[in-house]
Amino acid sequence: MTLPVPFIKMHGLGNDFVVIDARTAPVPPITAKLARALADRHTGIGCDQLVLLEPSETCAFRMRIFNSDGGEVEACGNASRAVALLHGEPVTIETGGGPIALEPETGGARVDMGKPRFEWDAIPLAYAMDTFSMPVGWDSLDAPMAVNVGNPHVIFFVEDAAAVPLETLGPDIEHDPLFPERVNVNVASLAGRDHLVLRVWERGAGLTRACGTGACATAVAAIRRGLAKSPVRVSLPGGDLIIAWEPHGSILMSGPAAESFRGSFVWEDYA
Ligand SMILES: N[C@@H](CCC[C@H](N)C(=O)O)C(=O)O
Repeated sequence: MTLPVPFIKMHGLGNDFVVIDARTAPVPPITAKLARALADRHTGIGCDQLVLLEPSETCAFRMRIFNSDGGEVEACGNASRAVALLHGEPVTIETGGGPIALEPETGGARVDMGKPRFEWDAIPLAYAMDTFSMPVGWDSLDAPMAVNVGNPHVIFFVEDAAAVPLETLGPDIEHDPLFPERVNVNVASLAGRDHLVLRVWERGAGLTRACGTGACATAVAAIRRGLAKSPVRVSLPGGDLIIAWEPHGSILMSGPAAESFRGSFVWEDYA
């Protein structure tokens, strides 16, 4: 017996997803192995993250996120906009990082990502430390800020983000024992008081065309350090996001999202 499972391929600024909608019709179990196999760009469908929509007891529905390495994580900014577009009307949804409010717009969405957290044990870090300017460094990168925006991020401000060898430093920092749940690594340069240029090494996915939560965390870090003022345009390799944040408030992210195609896969082929 074979079990075809429908999926929707979507992306936000080139950060791409296989979305499985199990809100009304249940699907077979989604395991780390299945997520890895589907995400594989040579033998699977190919994506940075697998997104699973399920019924929720507290919100309209629940969004679960699996990185391409198979690990389940709490938040994904770009997937939030894609899911907003798919749902088609304003809605509050449950995520592992807390409830978030989605508002579809033409060609994209606006998302209230909730409030950032800065306590060392909320990032989480392995031991107590000032997260505003952490007394740590890796080669040319030092004194990052750590911010949890549903998922964990460290942000390094540098002269030229394009010049940082993120493909080698990213994995070292992601797996450093300082981060017991690993971490997303952001390198950002200032292009103006309202404009940042950002590259992200994503935990569990590597270099991506864009990271929505990375843009949120970096804008918050730049505003807290007095380097930028809200709203901030964040330019990633895949395009731009607008992030608004006032101290003690929620983070508002606006930007594009799109559906690429629909299809189905045979569950047994990947399980
Ligand atoms: N691409 C995402 C973030 C996906 C999860 C992240 N890699 C993690 O492990 O926390 C985004 O757009 O935010």
